[in-house]
Amino acid sequence: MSNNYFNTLPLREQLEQLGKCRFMSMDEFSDGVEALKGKKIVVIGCGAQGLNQGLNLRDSGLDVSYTLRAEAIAEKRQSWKNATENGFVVGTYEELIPTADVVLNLTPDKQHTPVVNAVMPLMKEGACLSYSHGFNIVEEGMKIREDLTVIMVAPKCPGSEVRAEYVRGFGVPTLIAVHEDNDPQGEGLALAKAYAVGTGGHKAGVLMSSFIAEVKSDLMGEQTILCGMLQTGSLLCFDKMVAEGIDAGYASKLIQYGWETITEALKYGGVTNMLDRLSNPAKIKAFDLAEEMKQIMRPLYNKHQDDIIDGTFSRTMMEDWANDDKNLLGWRAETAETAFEKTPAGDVEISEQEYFDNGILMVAMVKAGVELAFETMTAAGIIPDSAYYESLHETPLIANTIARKKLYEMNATISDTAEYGCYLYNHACLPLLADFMKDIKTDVIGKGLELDDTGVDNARLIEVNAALRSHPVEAIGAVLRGHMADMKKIV
Ligand SMILES: NC(=O)C1=CN([C@@H]2O[C@H](COP(=O)(O)OP(=O)(O)OC[C@H]3O[C@@H](n4cnc5c(N)ncnc54)[C@H](OP(=O)(O)O)[C@@H]3O)[C@@H](O)[C@H]2O)C=CC1
Ligand SMILES: CC(=O)[C@](C)(O)C(=O)O
Ligand SMILES: [Mg+2]
Ligand SMILES: [Mg+2]
Repeated sequence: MSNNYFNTLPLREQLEQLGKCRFMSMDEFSDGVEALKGKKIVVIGCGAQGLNQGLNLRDSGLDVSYTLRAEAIAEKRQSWKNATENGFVVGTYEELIPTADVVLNLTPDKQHTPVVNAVMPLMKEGACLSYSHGFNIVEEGMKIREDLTVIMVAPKCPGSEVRAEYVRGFGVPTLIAVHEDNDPQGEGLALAKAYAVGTGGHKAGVLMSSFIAEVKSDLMGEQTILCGMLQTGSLLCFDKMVAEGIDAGYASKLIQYGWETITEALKYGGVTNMLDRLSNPAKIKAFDLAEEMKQIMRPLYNKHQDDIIDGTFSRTMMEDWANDDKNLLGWRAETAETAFEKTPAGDVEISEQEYFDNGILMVAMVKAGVELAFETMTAAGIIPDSAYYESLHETPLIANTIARKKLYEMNATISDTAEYGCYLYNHACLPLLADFMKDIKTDVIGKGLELDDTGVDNARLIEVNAALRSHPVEAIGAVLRGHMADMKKIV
């Protein structure tokens, strides 16, 4: 049985770890990848993060090879193809782990306990074990051999985007941490910094965090706004449009590409800019809808955060792992059968502006979800910088995956913990919004307001604009987007 590490800590220590978060300045990365130069990096697993991080690290001049479980090599599975077709050396644990200076564990979190138990005895004295998510250490209380250094380098985005941004000459925001119980030589931070440089993360912003702050914020973001809200929103908006007589192909397209289009505005200028893309009456409408949804959904966001903090979420998910993923697989099959998933996007032209004008409810859902996730995380002690990355910043990156192949693609690209949490949220949120959806008509989803007169009350517009601009997610967003723009200019 696993032990929740977080729950063993005294409150004082829990609060300190949750609040660990420091935005690192560019000059802290002046040593580049030096600390990893000439070291042998062996990646376990070659999936979403494994392949893409490995490609970036190799292009940064580092020595990268892959180790896979024996069956994956014997059966030439996709992970074997990913590595060999990209020219990497692939070997078994016995062949490669004893030679490694740094082992990157990029297998699914569900597998971490058996994987780490298998590789740990093979690791060199004094080597380093790295994770891209703190689940195994924090939620399962995995104990690592005392001579080993344990670090975390967690890109705040899907693996595909880790590579895409690097190829564009940039990177994605990344959280790094050193597990304080395992830093015998005091070299953890230098290794984590060099690794973040190798993936390109330092060009987008690196937060010096803790395993605990990463886990408790990552799980919250992915199950609520990032994946859960987009799934629930897709299903509700599609069914409503079809019920109201909108062409199903049009409805399917408006949603599949709509999230990506409207959250592009979010990426550039936050919630304020996303709502500024609407006409004045539509903006006020979106604002009111979002306020109403925030009130309805707040208890659900609180429940998700509470269950994540006290370990209820990880315990119940691990029960499902032990039960052959019965819930996960059932929910996955159910998602595949939804009308939205099964209806291909129609061959209709939708202009960029039309996605906003006819998707007022979608804009409102994104606003409500981003703000609720941010408010809930910060109320639980997560620092605003981290909460911003896990809510507003990452939403467009997840929306991109839906544009590629709908909910299937999103759920296939994200991690196993994210997929489980997404369905969990969706199941609770659909009935919660049922009454609210009864009053929804095509003026806010599908057709737009179609007003002859777009006049609004001055006082009300001033009030709405002020509320939008003064939300705390906008304040930290302006600062962090400013850093990103500055760094983009440097590279
Ligand atoms: N998905 C994402 O975008 C993100 C993931 N992360 C974190 O990155 C880590 C990796 O997740 P992700 O990239 O989604 O994982 P994937 O599911 O995409 O990849 C898993 C890889 O691990 C291998 N694998 C699976 N089971 C085992 C096992 N029992 N033993 C050995 N190898 C195994 C698979 O190969 P095969 O089955 O062929 O053996 C595959 O190559 C996780 O900690 C996750 O939280 C962090 C940020 C985002
Ligand atoms: C993509 C990402 O950052 C997630 C959502 O945390 C994940 O896939 O686990
Ligand atoms: Mg994440
Ligand atoms: Mg995650």
